[in-house]
Amino acid sequence: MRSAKLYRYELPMDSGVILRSQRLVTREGWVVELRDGDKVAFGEIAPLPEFSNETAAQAGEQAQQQLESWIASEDAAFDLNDTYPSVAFGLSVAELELADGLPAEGNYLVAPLCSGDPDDLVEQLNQMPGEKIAKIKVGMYEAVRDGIVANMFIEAIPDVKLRLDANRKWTPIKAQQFAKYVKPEHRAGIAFLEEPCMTPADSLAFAKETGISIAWDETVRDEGFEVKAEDGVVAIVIKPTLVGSVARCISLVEQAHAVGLTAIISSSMESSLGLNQLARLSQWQTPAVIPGLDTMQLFKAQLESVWPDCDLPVIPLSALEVVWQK
Ligand SMILES: O=C(O)CCC(=O)C1=CC=C[C@@H](O)[C@@H]1C(=O)O
Ligand SMILES: [Mg+2]
Repeated sequence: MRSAKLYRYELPMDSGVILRSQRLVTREGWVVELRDGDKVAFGEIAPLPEFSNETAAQAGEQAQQQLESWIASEDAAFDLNDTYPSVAFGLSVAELELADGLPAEGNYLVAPLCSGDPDDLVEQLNQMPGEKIAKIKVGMYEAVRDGIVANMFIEAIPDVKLRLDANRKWTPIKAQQFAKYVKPEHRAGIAFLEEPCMTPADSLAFAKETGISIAWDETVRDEGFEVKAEDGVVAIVIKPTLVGSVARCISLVEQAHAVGLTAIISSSMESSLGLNQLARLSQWQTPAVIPGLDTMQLFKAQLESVWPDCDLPVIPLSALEVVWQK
């Protein structure tokens, strides 16, 4: 016997969280609860403003329609072919969990995300055991400054592997200005630079000219994207909330591995509930890779499940508004 609920959540964010052009004051989304007999499972549906094409309201409405059909059947699976990516991800992860298909163990090693003071990150990396990987946003200030900061990290921590992310902000000239300040012998300290330029073609040319490896993130979501081996490209970033169902994410991981690319499961600023499921997906599908999940620090509260070593207050699902149930 099936039953389901849809909860609505709003979580306060840390004051400094800026998406492409706007401050994100509260994170809004939905949690779906599926029950079948004595089994229960959850999934989070949280379109990310300025990154998702759907709004939270549109996703909530579509989730409700899907749940109506799910409830009406005894054993039919969700039909996620024409759903928004955030809805496809949240429903498919809940469905998988209900079928005991999502292993419990998570990959909680994170690539620390630096959006503030670089000195804090140097300190954190120096204390990090094992592989020293960090993610730094670039493209927000002067390209020259970004080059100097990257160079400084690589000089200060010789075995560091930086993941840089320019989110397509640079013109080819700006990207060159950045590269000029990273000494050629230091370029191997950059694991990859995500989406340096406004177009994939310019990013590929940048990789070829500078010897700095790049990774696709936005490009993975472009119409007609195909996973292939290209000179200078070493990784693809998979953000399930923006990409779609668990099956689609796994297919991307498999295609990446087949052509020798690293696949990195990454957050779209889900709450701790969704983030824990991403850590489990990452451990299951990309166990040897550090995922891009260091986004709990951007929140002021957790939702239902606790993220390891996070002291933020936890809001239980029972405190949320149930907007639909059957
Ligand atoms: O990839 C990571 O390590 C963390 C996630 C992350 O950096 C982002 C998530 C969602 C939106 C953006 O603000 C940002 C990104 O640009 O990739
Ligand atoms: Mg990015």
